[in-house]
Amino acid sequence: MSDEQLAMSFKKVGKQYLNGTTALDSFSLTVKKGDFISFLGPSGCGKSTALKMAAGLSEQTEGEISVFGRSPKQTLQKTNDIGFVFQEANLLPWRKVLENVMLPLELRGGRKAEVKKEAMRILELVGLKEYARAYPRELSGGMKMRVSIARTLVAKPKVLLMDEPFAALDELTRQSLQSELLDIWEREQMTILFVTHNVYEAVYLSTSIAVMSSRPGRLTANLDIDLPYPRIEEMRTSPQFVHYVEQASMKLEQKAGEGRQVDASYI
Ligand SMILES: Nc1ncnc2c1ncn2[C@@H]1O[C@H](COP(=O)(O)OP(=O)(O)OP(=O)(O)O)[C@@H](O)[C@H]1O
Repeated sequence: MSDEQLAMSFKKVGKQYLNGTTALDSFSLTVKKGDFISFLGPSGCGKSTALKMAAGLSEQTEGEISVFGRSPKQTLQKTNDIGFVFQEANLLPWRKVLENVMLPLELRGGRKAEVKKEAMRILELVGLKEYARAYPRELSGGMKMRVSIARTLVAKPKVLLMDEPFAALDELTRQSLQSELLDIWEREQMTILFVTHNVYEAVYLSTSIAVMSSRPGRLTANLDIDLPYPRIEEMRTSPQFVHYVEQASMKLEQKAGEGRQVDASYI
């Protein structure tokens, strides 16, 4: 892969926390621009740790991570290339929806009228234009998550890091947000790293799935999902989709099973 195509790389990355826990060991992964990669692995295998290090929020104790040719820390300090979405929406309750989405651009010192216009554009993208003047407490869980995604997108990150963003949502909301996320990913031409415990979600969204071993986490399989985009609801029951779900589940079980029993919620 040429440097032009490369978005991110983890080279033999290790992470040992101060209490002695080794969360990751020799974790290697290459991410192309425009990839949508899901991380699947047993609980505690270091998925969040890998994402936090890629975001520059935590530093590896071994190996090298590069984001568009810089270290994650440099990327965080000098550019707006990375956006992060957590499991909780973390909205400011005293700010209206629009004001929450405007925040990153306000902090950058943008002009109020332009900031507002751009925040409205993004709110429309996530289907929440009518709720611009509502407070977070007036929204459902799925709507709060859409605001959180909008607030991250407004900063125009090239890479979006998402840590189980839909885990707390009901199945129908989750599925509709998955489709919206794919629309945004295609439209805004981003690269996404997405942590999930849900094999179906990983197959539906991803260009490839990075399967990890139980702690200390390593990459144990890289499963390319060769289904066309746009991914449509009908695909969820197609034989090819089911085949990928089986493959991913099998790889997850094999590796986790070497250490201990697989959590049934993965399958
Ligand atoms: N700040 C920390 N200090 C010490 N140990 C930590 C810290 N953060 C995470 N760990 C440990 O590192 C390991 C990996 O944690 P991490 O949260 O990255 O896993 P995960 O794969 O995201 O888990 P889950 O799927 O349950 O969310 C776990 O054993 C966890 O207890």
